[in-house]
Amino acid sequence: MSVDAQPVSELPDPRNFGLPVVAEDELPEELRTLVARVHDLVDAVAHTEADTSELARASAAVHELTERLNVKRRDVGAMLERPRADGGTDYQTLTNVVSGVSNPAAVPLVLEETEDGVRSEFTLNGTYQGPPGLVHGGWIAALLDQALGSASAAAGMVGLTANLDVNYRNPTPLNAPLEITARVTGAERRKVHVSGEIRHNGEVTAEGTAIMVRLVAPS
Ligand SMILES: CCCCCCCCCCCCCCCC(=O)SCCNC(=O)CCNC(=O)[C@H](O)C(C)(C)COP(=O)(O)OP(=O)(O)OC[C@H]1O[C@@H](n2cnc3c(N)ncnc32)[C@H](O)[C@@H]1OP(=O)(O)O
Repeated sequence: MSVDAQPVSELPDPRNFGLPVVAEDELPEELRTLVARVHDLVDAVAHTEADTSELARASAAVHELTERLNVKRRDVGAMLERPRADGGTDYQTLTNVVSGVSNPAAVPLVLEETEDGVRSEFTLNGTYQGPPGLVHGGWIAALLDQALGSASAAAGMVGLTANLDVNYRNPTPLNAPLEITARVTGAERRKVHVSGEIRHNGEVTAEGTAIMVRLVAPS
């Protein structure tokens, strides 16, 4: 099996797929701050033991805020465009649930390119809980899927996940530093084979492999 990678600068332009594109410098700092605060709000709501009158006040305030923000909504599928250090262009789904910069539900997972793939350090708060004190297995799969897809994209091969296999080797703790790594291991025709791991204190807690099928731009 050989890796047939293209330069990253040849990533498909989302406009060719009919997707709206937002330049990174057009994204207001105020939106980033709002996203971070709502991210913290979700954790606060999940864990609050405030009294009923406080809960009622908070509920009314959040309802009012939701109505205000819904007055002007972005299209589903909007992509964020950012320049790369090497002169190319990077794209990311703005509201991606794992890593989207405008999604308060996102981790957010900020993946950096390494010599052989992508890597990130991150911590998951109680919002991502499955078993008591541990990260939900579905979110572990989502994190791996995102890293595996990003490793494929970083190698110039953007695709959709056709198959994802996850092995849970050890419990993944909440509120503790975690590391995720992923890389391309091979490619044939439109199939890209990728593998990755999540580690805590250097020990693998979960590992995954996937087949990404490369996107073909509409002609
Ligand atoms: C717009 C761009 C801007 C840039 C943007 C940058 C963003 C950069 C970061 C991205 C990071 C995202 C990370 C999250 C990634 C997801 O979450 S993707 C969402 C979940 N996945 C899906 O929704 C996919 C749903 N499935 C499908 O749409 C279609 O089945 C697929 C996967 C596109 C394949 O369909 P197809 O195009 O018709 O391909 P097909 O000809 O059937 O198969 C092609 C090859 O793949 C193989 N194959 C197909 N399915 C399978 C399978 N399940 N198992 C094994 N092999 C399979 C076939 O056997 C065939 O192999 P060969 O014959 O070449 O040996």
